[in-house]
Amino acid sequence: MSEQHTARGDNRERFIYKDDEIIEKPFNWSQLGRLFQYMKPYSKQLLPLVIVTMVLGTATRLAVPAIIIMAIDEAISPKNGETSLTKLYMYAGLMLLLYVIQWAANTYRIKYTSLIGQRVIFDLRQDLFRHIQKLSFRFFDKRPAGSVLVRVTNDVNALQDLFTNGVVNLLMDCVQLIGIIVILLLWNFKLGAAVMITVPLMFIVSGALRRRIRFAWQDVRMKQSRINAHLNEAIQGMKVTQAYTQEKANFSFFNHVNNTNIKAWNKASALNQAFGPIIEITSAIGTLILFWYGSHLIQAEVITVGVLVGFANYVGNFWDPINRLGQMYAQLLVAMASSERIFEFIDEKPTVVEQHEADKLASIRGDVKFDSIVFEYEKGRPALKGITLDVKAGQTIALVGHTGSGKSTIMNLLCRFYDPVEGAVLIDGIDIRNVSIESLRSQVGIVLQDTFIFSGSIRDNIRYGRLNASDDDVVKAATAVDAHDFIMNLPDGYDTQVQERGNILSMGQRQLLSFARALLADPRVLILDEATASIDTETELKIQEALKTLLKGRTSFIVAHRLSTIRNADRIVVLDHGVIVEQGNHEELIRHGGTYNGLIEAQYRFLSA
Ligand SMILES: Nc1ncnc2c1ncn2[C@@H]1O[C@H](COP(=O)(O)OP(=O)(O)OP(=O)(O)O)[C@@H](O)[C@H]1O
Repeated sequence: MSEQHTARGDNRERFIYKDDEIIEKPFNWSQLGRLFQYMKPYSKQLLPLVIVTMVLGTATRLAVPAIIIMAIDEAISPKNGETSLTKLYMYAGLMLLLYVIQWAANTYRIKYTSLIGQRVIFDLRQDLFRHIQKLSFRFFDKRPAGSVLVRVTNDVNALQDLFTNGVVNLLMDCVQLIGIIVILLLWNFKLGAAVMITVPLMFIVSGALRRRIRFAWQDVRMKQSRINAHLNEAIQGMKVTQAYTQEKANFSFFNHVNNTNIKAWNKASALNQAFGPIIEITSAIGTLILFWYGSHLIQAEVITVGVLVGFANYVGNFWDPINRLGQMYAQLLVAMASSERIFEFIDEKPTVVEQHEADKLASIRGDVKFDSIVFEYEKGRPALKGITLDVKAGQTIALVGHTGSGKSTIMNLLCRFYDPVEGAVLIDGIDIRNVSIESLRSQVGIVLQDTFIFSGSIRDNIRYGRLNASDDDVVKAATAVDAHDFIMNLPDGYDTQVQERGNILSMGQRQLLSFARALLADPRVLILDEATASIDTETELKIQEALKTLLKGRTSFIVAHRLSTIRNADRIVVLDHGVIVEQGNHEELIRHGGTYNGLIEAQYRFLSA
């Protein structure tokens, strides 16, 4: 189920967030099993150590009350009346020894469980990231980047506690509980049963509460996800926000999502706290029963004082793990909700899939054919309605048309970011669905309008096109597109560090850099989404020259905005609402006097206005 969130009555209405899916499944054991599969690789190495230390720790803890009983019944107040200091020292020494073993076992257990926990989290994060990289554009179309981020960070972190301490503490508490139950029932069945009669009652009373806690923690996760999604968007759009002085409105919305998160957290936490009193009351009733019934049994000489004291000790130890389990229930729920969200991503199948044992696309010549392509992003809203286009190797094709006419969509299909609903894209006569995606994309280069610059040096950014390129090749590529001079003028030349998105570079410089990157990659087919931003004439000329170098000898598709680029193209393809309405070279289309002629006239009118 998904929920549309709109705050009403104020500026918040401008922001509409589509919430992450609420996962309504109840506590899911198969999920837990799947999670534990991640421990498998370490089970041989580390698990035996964890089990040994866990058993030692629990056994020594359970042995202490038994020694107290023996100390009372045999050394302090024995039946024959002869108190024995020697025996008392012996039992005290034994207890000391048990405490030392317990301490050592706990220390090592924590060490080993943290090791396993860290490795499991590492593996899970790797798996998730590897998988996310495989997912198709359709997946990212549906989700705000913030919500993807949350799953790799927060959701994986939420499992960290579970794996480092939670699981072993849970096991230890369960073993301790079972141990105590067995000891009490064996020692004196009637007294043991009387004390524990309150346990099932407690479970019945807390049943409804547990259900509410589960939903409350899911709600917390969703609210956090919303904060992250908003933060991500707000930071990315910061310039626009500041330019339109929308900081107040933006803050007001952040305040709103932040508040709802706190409220959800407080609610979940309060529900969680409600466990405490339930357990305390049950524990008090159990203790009352113990002393009331226990003193009867002492009077009837069925049990000794030592046994009653020992029972009291065990019963004290009995409620501790139950209380902890109650607290852990919340942690477990958070972990379950997170793991469901993580597995939901891991289970997401890429929509663009490689055929089983798909062949590698051999070195291509560069003939490209779009054969009766129909495509829709959303069912029932076709973006391309039957595109047929035959391009010979080495030709330059300019795609023009009004905004939203389908130019970028054609390019997306050629890179196989999406698959067509009908028809096929062929390179050298081979349907691109029949070859491996890597072999296809390594031969089809793409230069996007919004050039992405990664954090790192200028050199690394150019080398992103071909990671094994030598420094010399990088300089050659930069020189060929006339980027060398401006790079040498930067503080550290090719080693100048640029931040994510390349803030220190101008639009034109970023474009030249992306040309150098594409040239280095040297693809046979090149797709270029020309930047629309107006730049000075000198840079424009530089870019045109660089473009000539870049296009030489390759099949090129240019989503063209500049007149000079369009004029030089071998063929111009004019799109309108997902259909090719005209094609030919500049002169032919001008003579034809159709849509293209209209676009050009409009551009001249605009320029001379
Ligand atoms: N990810 C998407 N999800 C849903 N619809 C989309 C998506 N991307 C594009 N569209 C729709 O598909 C149609 C074609 O879009 P496309 O991006 O191909 O146009 P374009 O010609 O490249 O436009 P522009 O010149 O503005 O970049 C448009 O109606 C657009 O709204």
